[in-house]
Amino acid sequence: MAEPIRVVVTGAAGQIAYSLLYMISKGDVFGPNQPVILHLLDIPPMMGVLEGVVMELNDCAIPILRGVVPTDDPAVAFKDVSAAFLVGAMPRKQGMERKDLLAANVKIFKVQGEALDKHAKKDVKVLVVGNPANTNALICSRYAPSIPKENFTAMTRLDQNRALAEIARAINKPVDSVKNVVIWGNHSSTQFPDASSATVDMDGKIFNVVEVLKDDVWLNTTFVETIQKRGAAVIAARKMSSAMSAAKAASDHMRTWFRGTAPGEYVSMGVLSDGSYGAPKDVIFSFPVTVMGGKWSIVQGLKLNDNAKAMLTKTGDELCEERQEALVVIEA
Ligand SMILES: NC(=O)c1ccc[n+]([C@@H]2O[C@H](COP(=O)([O-])OP(=O)(O)OC[C@H]3O[C@@H](n4cnc5c(N)ncnc54)[C@H](O)[C@@H]3O)[C@@H](O)[C@H]2O)c1
Ligand SMILES: O=C(O)C[C@H](O)C(=O)O
Repeated sequence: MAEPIRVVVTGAAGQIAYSLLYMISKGDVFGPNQPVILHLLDIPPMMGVLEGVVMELNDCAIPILRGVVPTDDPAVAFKDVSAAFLVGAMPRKQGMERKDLLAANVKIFKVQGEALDKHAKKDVKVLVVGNPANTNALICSRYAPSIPKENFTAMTRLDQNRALAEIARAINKPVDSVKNVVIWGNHSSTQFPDASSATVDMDGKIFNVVEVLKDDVWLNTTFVETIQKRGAAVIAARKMSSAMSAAKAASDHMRTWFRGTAPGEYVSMGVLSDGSYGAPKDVIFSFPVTVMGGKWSIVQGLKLNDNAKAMLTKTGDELCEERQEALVVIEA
């Protein structure tokens, strides 16, 4: 069996982590034959709760979980890690937009960027989940100059999973028969969930979702708005933000990054923009990507109509505004 890898989860005493830690421990992310040592970071007042989480992880008796390191010290948490799930941050409440969390959360990602820079492996793969995820990931990468910028990503896989589920329901097919829905831009209500290149496998034959569904009005209106506002709808119902589905998406994101995309398949990840599709440069923008050998590449050549281009401009503008605001908060 392989040597264990060290994996850090921040916000380890919180809601998302409670589901995510089990998924990582049982091999959903790095595979059933890859032992892991989990580093669990939270803040000092949560150390008692974290002790309970450690007890439960031990009580799961999972053979590939080779160690658990609970701590409130970033230097310990980030030491020699190969993968980092940055979950720890304040969640939004009903009536807030995710960017309203910037002032409260962005400094966390400065500190954690510095700690990654000093203590993590130089090829560490970093997934930012804590909101506003795209801008937090940008700030984190800026404070970790010795780690390549492409190793910092933000999570839009939850939006992708929501979109796949919504389309599968609309065409009455299993969710794994639908592929290549794209989430463009920010993990916010300006994101553009785009089904124009999505496909569905029907009895081994591949069809375009748009042609199967034959309902452009629904795809351009209700579908888009449902995905844009799904996080708020969960908060309104649960009085807490999504956790189980967020953990599943984080697990999916990191699994794809470590183990690759299937031929012909792409997934959405918030990655450093190179200006592809007219997106602004130097923001973390969600694009369709393929992954091979642990490296992502933006899928090129997808067609965007005028409406899609306008949607990308709107979400790109929001990311530029968030970047500006984050820099003001950090420098204050
Ligand atoms: N990108 C996405 O799709 C997505 C989906 C769901 C939730 N989120 C975001 O994820 C974050 C966490 O959500 P949750 O439901 O787990 O929240 P939660 O409040 O249940 O848990 C957050 C945990 O983070 C800890 N924490 C706070 N500051 C920390 C720090 N500096 N270092 C380490 N830990 C710290 C808290 O003590 C708490 O235990 C929120 O910002 C939420 O908005 C993102
Ligand atoms: O909506 C939120 O604030 C939580 C999360 O980002 C989500 O999409 O469910």
